[in-house]
Amino acid sequence: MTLSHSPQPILSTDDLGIIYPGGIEALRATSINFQRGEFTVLLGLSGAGKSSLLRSLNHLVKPTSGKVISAEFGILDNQGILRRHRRKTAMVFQHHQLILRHTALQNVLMGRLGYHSFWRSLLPPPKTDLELALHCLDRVGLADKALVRVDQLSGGQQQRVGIARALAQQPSIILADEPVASLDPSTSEKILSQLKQICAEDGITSIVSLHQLEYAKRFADRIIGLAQAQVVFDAAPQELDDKQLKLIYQQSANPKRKDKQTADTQSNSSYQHLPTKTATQLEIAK
Ligand SMILES: Nc1ncnc2c1ncn2[C@@H]1O[C@H](COP(=O)(O)OP(=O)(O)OP(=O)(O)O)[C@@H](O)[C@H]1O
Repeated sequence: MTLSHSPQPILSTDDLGIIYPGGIEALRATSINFQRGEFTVLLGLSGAGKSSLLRSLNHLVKPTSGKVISAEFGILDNQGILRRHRRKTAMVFQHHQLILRHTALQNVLMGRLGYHSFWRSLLPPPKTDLELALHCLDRVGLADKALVRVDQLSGGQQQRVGIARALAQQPSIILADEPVASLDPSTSEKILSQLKQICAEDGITSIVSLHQLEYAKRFADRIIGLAQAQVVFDAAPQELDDKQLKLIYQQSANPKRKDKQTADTQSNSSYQHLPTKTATQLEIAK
């Protein structure tokens, strides 16, 4: 089931564990090698641990045990290494995290902040940063919106500004946490397609959490399926069959993890993107 990978991961986790206050285990002793240039999708039920894993990769969520290791900078165990790793690891969020009253260009320039001292960031941006930010907006098809306030853009355009901001960081890695969860299907496809294409062109490694199975199958080079805080599938999309899907979409027997998943099952939202046959089979299997 495991993919054969070249021995050159760009980022690894070693027995990584996350336990939140209150004792909720979001990730259990997980070791993964993320390969350079790969477009990896994290798939799983709501509450499976996708966001926790993704956010621990730049210590936005601090692991309780184990290590995150950057090939370039080493183990993320001190502020200096973490700062350097974060500068090269851009994030794209579900709700964009843009400053709505600022223009698209101003938001994209935020991607350059990690490259400047606090004092330098108080001054007007260097010309090279302005040119780079405009170029990034151009790549996501929004050059003509550079001077438009972000609150006047559509949800899809806002997410493209979020991607342009990530690109302005000139990252080696992009972590995207449910980047299309708030968008309609047609916009979602365009955004994912654009993200994948740009990452392929620039050799950026992407790790993307998604709820939509069909997008995972279509865009991922590799799918990592999580269930109940553990990796239960790690292979190419072609290897994802109904048996594997059942593993990924199994329910938790742990009462501490139950609430979020039970709510999703009741609304059936976790199955909404599965093919009808598979969703029905999973309902029957419950
Ligand atoms: N800040 C937190 N404090 C306490 N528990 C948390 C926190 N964040 C997440 N959890 C819990 O950790 C577990 C994993 O959550 P996580 O958000 O990583 O899952 P997910 O697969 O990303 O879910 P979703 O798809 O809904 O975002 C869940 O049981 C969740 O309730």
